Amino acid sequence: MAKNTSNGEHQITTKPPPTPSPLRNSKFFQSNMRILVTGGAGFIGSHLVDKLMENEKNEVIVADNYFTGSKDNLKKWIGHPRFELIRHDVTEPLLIEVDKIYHLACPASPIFYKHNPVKTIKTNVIGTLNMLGLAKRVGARILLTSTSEVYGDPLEHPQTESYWGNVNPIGVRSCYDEGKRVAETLMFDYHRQHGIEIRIARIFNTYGPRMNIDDGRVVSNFIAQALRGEPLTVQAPGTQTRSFCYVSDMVDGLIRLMEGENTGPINIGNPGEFTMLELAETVKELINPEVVIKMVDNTPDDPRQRKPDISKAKELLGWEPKIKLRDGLPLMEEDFRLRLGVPKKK
Ligand SMILES: NC(=O)c1ccc[n+]([C@@H]2O[C@H](COP(=O)([O-])OP(=O)(O)OC[C@H]3O[C@@H](n4cnc5c(N)ncnc54)[C@H](O)[C@@H]3O)[C@@H](O)[C@H]2O)c1
Ligand SMILES: O=C(O)[C@H]1O[C@H](OP(=O)(O)OP(=O)(O)OC[C@H]2O[C@@H](n3ccc(=O)[nH]c3=O)[C@H](O)[C@@H]2O)[C@H](O)[C@@H](O)[C@@H]1O
Repeated sequence: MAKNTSNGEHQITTKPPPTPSPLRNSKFFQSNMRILVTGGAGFIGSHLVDKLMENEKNEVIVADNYFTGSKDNLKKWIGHPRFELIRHDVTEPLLIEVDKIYHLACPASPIFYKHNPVKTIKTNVIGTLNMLGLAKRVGARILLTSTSEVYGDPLEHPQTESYWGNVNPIGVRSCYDEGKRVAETLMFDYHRQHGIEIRIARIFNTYGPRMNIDDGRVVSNFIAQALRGEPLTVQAPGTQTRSFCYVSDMVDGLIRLMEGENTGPINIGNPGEFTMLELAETVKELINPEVVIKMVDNTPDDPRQRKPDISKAKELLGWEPKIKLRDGLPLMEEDFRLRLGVPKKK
């Protein structure tokens, strides 16, 4: 809502949030918290569902089109009375009644988001519009999983939330980077214009069990390659850096953000920074010292460095990651061994 103040300045104020169903205000109406997780059949989404389901007061509804996710990730919840799974594409409207929305639906690995870039940008833009429309109708709080890719190839290091980024608007990664930037814009416009309660997490590279084995992201690639005895493919020059967060830390950060009072955007990631060569050396040492490291071509617009400044998450959410890369990699190795059928040598 725009207002003119007495000194003539144009001031933006935020509308109060819309009210949910009148029934929910009745003292005779008791019900669980109904939580929608879009993209809940994917890697982070399914771990988030596990955590939310631990609370007996939560009912969890997953909406997923299974593009990169799978029912397998949720098999322990299928049939549970507090759980519901809907095959749904977020580019179509979804008419349900919920109290909170974790909006994760979007392919995250570069090989998948570049596979059908038009669909990726539709998912980010139309999908987020649809979920905001749902939030507006039912008065739900909505959390968007944005990304460190909104900083593009960052010229500021480490990245703070106030940095506006260095993003190529017409490159092969733009469907994802710019898509998420528009999604963040939509979130704030719905917040200011319609009073929707929003939360934005800027997630930095997250890894852990249940990542697709042929996901294409670097940690899953190196672990699968090490277990198959194949060369670890470091994309040139290998000096580019990333900061890797274990999935249970990520889920904890997302829930704290949803439950707290801050809209964000807030960086959620592990500030431990590694070059891709260092990551390959670590995987080799921990999992298979016999494999070789092979330099291969890189893809366009690969960010050269990335490390979150997490001061805001520490201060506003009381959150910081607990699991170091060296402790998280063996947990992921265990899961990949099971799925690939490669037992550990005695
Ligand atoms: N894992 C990371 O390192 C990372 C980093 C930054 C941001 N994120 C964000 O976190 C979210 C989850 O990432 P992830 O790593 O679990 O990826 P993922 O690919 O495992 O999960 C994404 C899920 O969304 C579903 N999906 C995709 N398009 C959809 C659509 N149009 N309608 C409904 N469902 C759809 C997929 O089937 C999948 O289950 C994504 O929004 C991603 O952008 C992840
Ligand atoms: O954290 C984020 O915000 C984003 O990170 C990822 O992007 P990216 O960091 O490029 O992810 P990877 O594909 O895992 O690549 C990381 C680095 O490893 C390198 N790499 C990748 C794969 C490989 O086999 N070898 C290799 O050296 C890439 O060149 C890149 O420099 C994905 O885009 C999203 O999951 C997420 O939104």
